[in-house]
Amino acid sequence: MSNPILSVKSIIKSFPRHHQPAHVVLDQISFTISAGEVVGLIGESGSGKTTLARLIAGLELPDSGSIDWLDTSGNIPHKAQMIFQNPYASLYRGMTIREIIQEPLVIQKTIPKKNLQEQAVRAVIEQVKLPGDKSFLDRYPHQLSGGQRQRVAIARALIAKPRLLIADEPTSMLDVAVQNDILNLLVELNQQHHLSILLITHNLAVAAYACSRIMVLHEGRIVEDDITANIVHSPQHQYTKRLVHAARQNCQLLSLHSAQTKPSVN
Ligand SMILES: Nc1ncnc2c1ncn2[C@@H]1O[C@H](COP(=O)(O)OP(=O)(O)OP(=O)(O)O)[C@@H](O)[C@H]1O
Repeated sequence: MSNPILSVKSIIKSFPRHHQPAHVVLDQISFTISAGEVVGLIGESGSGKTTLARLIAGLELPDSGSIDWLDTSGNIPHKAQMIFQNPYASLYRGMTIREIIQEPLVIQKTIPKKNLQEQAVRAVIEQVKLPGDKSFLDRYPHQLSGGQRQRVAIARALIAKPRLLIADEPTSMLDVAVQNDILNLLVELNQQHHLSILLITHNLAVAAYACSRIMVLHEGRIVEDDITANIVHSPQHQYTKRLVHAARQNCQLLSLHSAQTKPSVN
């Protein structure tokens, strides 16, 4: 694999429970992510996807195992940045769009000069395809649509120049039409800016669309980790087979429905 940036080795993570043994959420998780990869992490609700993301982002500590950033060139304070599924909750309501996007620079003190901060804001606003005019940047989150808010969240992550963007179910709370736009934006950021992305989803179709490689998390373990074509066309693990089967059935239902509702041509 070319130029790995992140190495996760033998991670175990558990949470304590009242009067019961600790709940082992992640058990012996190991993988690497290379520069410029878009890797999908797929698994059912409660399988530990967000916990794994929080460990990589440094928001939680593992019980054991290691998370290492490789080949670090330069002093990059935040190696991973996360965006969350709910853009309504993840943006602070009392701050303008400009303040929200600038915040990582203010916290990190990487660009102290105000005019350079403004330049950096405009650069990332352009990358996420939002209007860069003053009236937009002076708005508050409640004045934006769900898709625009998610773009702001992505811009705020990008301004910190992360080595890895962790997108935790970034489309699942958005309208169907907007979901595709956000997925396409992530794909574009990867292709044009070589951004490495870990895309967390419970939706195989979403992972297959955007990711070159997919890891399948089931009952705390990565049961399959392969290029997307292999996962989709020749799944090995029983759980992956079920996911693929369900996704195919959904597609068939959709095409059956469109065939039935096709207007007759006279
Ligand atoms: N801070 C915590 N304390 C106790 N248990 C936790 C904590 N965080 C997560 N868990 C438990 O760990 C398990 C995995 O949760 P996690 O949120 O990582 O799953 P997930 O795959 O992201 O689920 P979803 O798709 O529903 O977001 C769940 O059973 C959850 O209740």
